[in-house]
Amino acid sequence: MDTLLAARGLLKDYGKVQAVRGIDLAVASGACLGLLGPNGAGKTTTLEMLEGITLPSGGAILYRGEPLGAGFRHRAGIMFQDTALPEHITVRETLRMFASLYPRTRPLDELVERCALGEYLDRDNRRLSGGQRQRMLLAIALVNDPDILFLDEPTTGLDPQARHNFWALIEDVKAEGKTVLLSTHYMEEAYTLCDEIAIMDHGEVIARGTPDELLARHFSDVVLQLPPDAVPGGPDALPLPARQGPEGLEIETCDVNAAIAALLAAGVSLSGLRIRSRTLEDLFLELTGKALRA
Ligand SMILES: Nc1ncnc2c1ncn2[C@@H]1O[C@H](COP(=O)(O)OP(=O)(O)OP(=O)(O)O)[C@@H](O)[C@H]1O
Repeated sequence: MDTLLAARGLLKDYGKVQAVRGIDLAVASGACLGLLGPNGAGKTTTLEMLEGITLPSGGAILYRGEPLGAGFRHRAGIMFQDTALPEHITVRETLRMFASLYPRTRPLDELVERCALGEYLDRDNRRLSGGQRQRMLLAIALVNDPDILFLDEPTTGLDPQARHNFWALIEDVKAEGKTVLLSTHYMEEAYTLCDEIAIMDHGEVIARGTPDELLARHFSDVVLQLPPDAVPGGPDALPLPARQGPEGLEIETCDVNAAIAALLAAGVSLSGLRIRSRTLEDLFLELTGKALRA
């Protein structure tokens, strides 16, 4: 597939802070690329350079093989991390206002339906819930019918249901063939939406690939989980190396039969035992020694 947007050796320094330290990225037309990483990894700075709103300290960005030009803003839709919506005006008035900024726009009725805003058109922006607000910001980002959509942590702060609803909207946007760049620190979000993931830490891309490729490349084992209170003595009382995970005692093993036999032989109760596959969260922990979410 054609590369729509590419970055080579992208750098950004803020004084002594090296926010982005020379990253290469290529986003295929129609694909969704996720930048996954903890707070301060450099995701927003990278997105802002790719959006053309922050000047890189070094490196190059090409859109359809050409440097970003003045016309790029008409081809891009941006949902910033913290956008203040204008107050004392309604959803309808806000959408009309943003539409007036572009020569080519998407029909507003269709946008309203797409982003499930029909019930709120006459509501003041101040009265929108978190999920409604994010849908409104998505509608604004889509108002110019962009080819490429940038979403900077679009579901941070939403409850799980609102987050899942938002993901469904992004799936629809992807189904239209639009290219999406997304930053997130939710590994489930990246796993659900992204065709390819770049894991960032300290301004660098430390791993890149499809979610399944990344997991297959780094792990051949599974994790046995025992409830937190299954073993009174904690991980040290088990016959196998184990650690205290967020949801209980965790044992990593490539041989489930042998691990279970060893636990039974040691008299460990297996009630409540679960077996889970490795996740991007595990991968991040493995690569950096720290959890993705602080
Ligand atoms: N305008 C700025 N001036 C100085 N330092 C900045 C500026 N913007 C970002 N930084 C620093 O650059 C680094 C990367 O920040 P950035 O916001 O890109 O990370 P992030 O991965 O998007 O984090 P978050 O998940 O919290 O949004 C951080 O150390 C941050 O403090």
